[in-house]
Amino acid sequence: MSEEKKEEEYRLEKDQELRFEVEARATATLELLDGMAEIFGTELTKGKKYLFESCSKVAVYTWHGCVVKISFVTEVAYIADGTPMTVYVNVHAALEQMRQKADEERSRGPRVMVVGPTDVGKSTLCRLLLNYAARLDRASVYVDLDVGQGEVSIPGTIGAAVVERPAEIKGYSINNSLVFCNYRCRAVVERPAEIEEGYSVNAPLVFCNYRCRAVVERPAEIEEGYSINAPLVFCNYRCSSQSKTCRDKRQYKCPLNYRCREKKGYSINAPLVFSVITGAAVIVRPAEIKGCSINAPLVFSVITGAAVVERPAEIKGYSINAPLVFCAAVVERPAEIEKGYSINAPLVFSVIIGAAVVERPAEIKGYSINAPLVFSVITGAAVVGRPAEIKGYSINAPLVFCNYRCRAVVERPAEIEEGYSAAVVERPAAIKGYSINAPLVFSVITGAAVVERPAEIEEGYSIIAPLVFVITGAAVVERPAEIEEGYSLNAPLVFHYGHTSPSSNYPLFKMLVSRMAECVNKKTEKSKKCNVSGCIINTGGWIKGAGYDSLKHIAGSFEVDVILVLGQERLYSELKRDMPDFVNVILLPKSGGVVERNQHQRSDSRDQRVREYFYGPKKNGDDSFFPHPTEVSYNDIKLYKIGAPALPDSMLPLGMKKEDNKTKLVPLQPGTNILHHVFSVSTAKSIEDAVLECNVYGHVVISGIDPDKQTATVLSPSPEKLPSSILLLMDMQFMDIDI
Ligand SMILES: Nc1ncnc2c1ncn2[C@@H]1O[C@H](COP(=O)(O)OP(=O)(O)OP(=O)(O)O)[C@@H](O)[C@H]1O
Repeated sequence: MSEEKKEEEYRLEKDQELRFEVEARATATLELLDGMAEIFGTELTKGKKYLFESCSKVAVYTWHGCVVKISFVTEVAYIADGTPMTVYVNVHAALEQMRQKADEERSRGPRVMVVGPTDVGKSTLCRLLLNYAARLDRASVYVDLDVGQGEVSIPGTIGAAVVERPAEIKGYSINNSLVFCNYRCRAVVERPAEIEEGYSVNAPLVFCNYRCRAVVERPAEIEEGYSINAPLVFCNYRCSSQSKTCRDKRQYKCPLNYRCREKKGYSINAPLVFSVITGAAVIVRPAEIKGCSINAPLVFSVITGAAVVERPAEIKGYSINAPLVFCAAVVERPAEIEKGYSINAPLVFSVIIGAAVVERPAEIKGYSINAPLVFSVITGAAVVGRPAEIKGYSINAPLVFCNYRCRAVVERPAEIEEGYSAAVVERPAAIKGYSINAPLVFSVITGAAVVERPAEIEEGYSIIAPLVFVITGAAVVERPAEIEEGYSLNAPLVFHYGHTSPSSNYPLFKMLVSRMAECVNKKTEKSKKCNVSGCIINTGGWIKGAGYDSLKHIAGSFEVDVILVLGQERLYSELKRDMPDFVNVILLPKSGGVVERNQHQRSDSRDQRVREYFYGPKKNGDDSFFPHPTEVSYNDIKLYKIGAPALPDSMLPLGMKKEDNKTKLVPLQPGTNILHHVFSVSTAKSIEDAVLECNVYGHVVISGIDPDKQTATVLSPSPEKLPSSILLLMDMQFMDIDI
């Protein structure tokens, strides 16, 4: 975009909302200058710049007043007074009361279904409720049944994920979220959800996987100064900043070494993220850094603990700041910049400081600590939160975090002289079968432990690369959705549907809804936290005729007890009439900010989602991932579509109904008819399995065929061999013009 960006400051009074849309092929940068604000339930960090990509539609809301600056080329930006946020937060408060009651009575938390016509803000309300719940340390199951614009995976699928962390604004992963498709699905590729057992949590990104393997396969390169136990993160991090390098070396050799070598003097047991976890790093290999004195993570805990004390939550018990961390560190042992850092706290600390320095030039003693990289990653909410302003430091750290560390401090201080933290050894996490080799914080992250000892937990979780977890937003653990990228999701459970409207194959849609409800029940039976936290179910805008019938089917399958109807009284009164008495049907106003999209825009947004699945969200204008084209023999893949053409009644075999055809598996021959179609990679081992009821590893595109060689070119998010040979056709197509 050649047009110059202009900068504008907006002062918002309490309960006002700044709404803006980013033009096509443009970006906008948002910065909170003063006060507190949130975007769809995720709080903004003061001084941090958030980049919004083309066509983003954003609402910055403030409960207390704030000043924000936007640099953009924009068509629309205005401050709105009348928002339904108070109503929405009251809904949240009511749901929270139900969760508390469920907690006390050991019963099930609220199952909430959000319904309404298209473009009334259903997904946004789900996000808000999930974020607010996550900020209260809940772990709600997000079930996304909107096959047209779903958020858990690409369009044409239905998915569910546990949201334990508020969506980040950008940056963690990371999981996110709505990064999500990409990450999650790739994660899924290597280790699909184990439906019977509950979810299989892999580590959402391919990256994670890489890292994971890295840990095992590619230990430190000491000569170079780096000891990389978890290159992944590292790789990821650098990758994203040097995507060109990545592209040149498409197959994973990428930037890892190359980049690592650039900086000597660090001993990094686990890159960035690692630092966050710190515990592991310390344990595995004490820092050998020039000038770094790394004691133990606990200091961290102490610090964060204090934070909690000092600044208790203002919003429903949240204390989103842990200002002391930095203060304490700085006070007790200021950084020795010439030598490198001298740090009393874990690596995280150093990372944090480093990042801070990068992001926001020092205000005190040369440091300006904003929401350090890692920190943000881990704390997520913190970043969002309310930057502490103590002694000039602006620090964010979510409450949960503080708590964890707090407890750690109390229960088991680090025994530095003895080596590292007996804690690690002596205090395996006692969380439902998790065996965690690291301090509590660690357990939150659930990670590095895995590096050394992959967990196989009773709960059915398989935790591979905790680190990733951290980096990736740890959606699974405790983080609300990301603002720019969406949710941070760990190994969502995704089912193939194949179309972008439920009406295209209603019998299949119904079947999948029932199957998803079964899986969610299994998950909540196994996890008390999820059970108490309840479910938030997003639906599509199909509400008339069979669409209305589908809403009743969803409500029945999930046994919902609350239905939130957005913006349509007729639907409200119909549901009120038809639902059993114990179901609370509530009519909510639609926000005036919700943007209506025409068919063309909807289709663009779907294409965008698919592209994002393969290339990841844009970071500073660059793709964060790239897909891998591989050639596979026709013999190694079995292609199917779901649904055979309808037969006249007279030709139906005895006992068969017309609808049965709709859920039939029809084999396909490779040919031009399948070119550029997206396929779901089923977890079914053979067609004797109930293929339709199996979830999917992820998605690939058949981007070319060679009838002479009898091979197809498959574009996949992972360079690995396809995890399964059964591929299911989707309506969606994707032309990879970047390859
Ligand atoms: N208060 C707001 N201000 C500005 N934009 C908003 C606001 N609320 C929602 N939006 C934007 O409006 C668009 C539509 O909202 P959303 O996706 O939540 O609607 P929906 O009802 O779920 O749509 P669908 O028909 O796909 O189900 C989204 O891009 C969202 O970011």
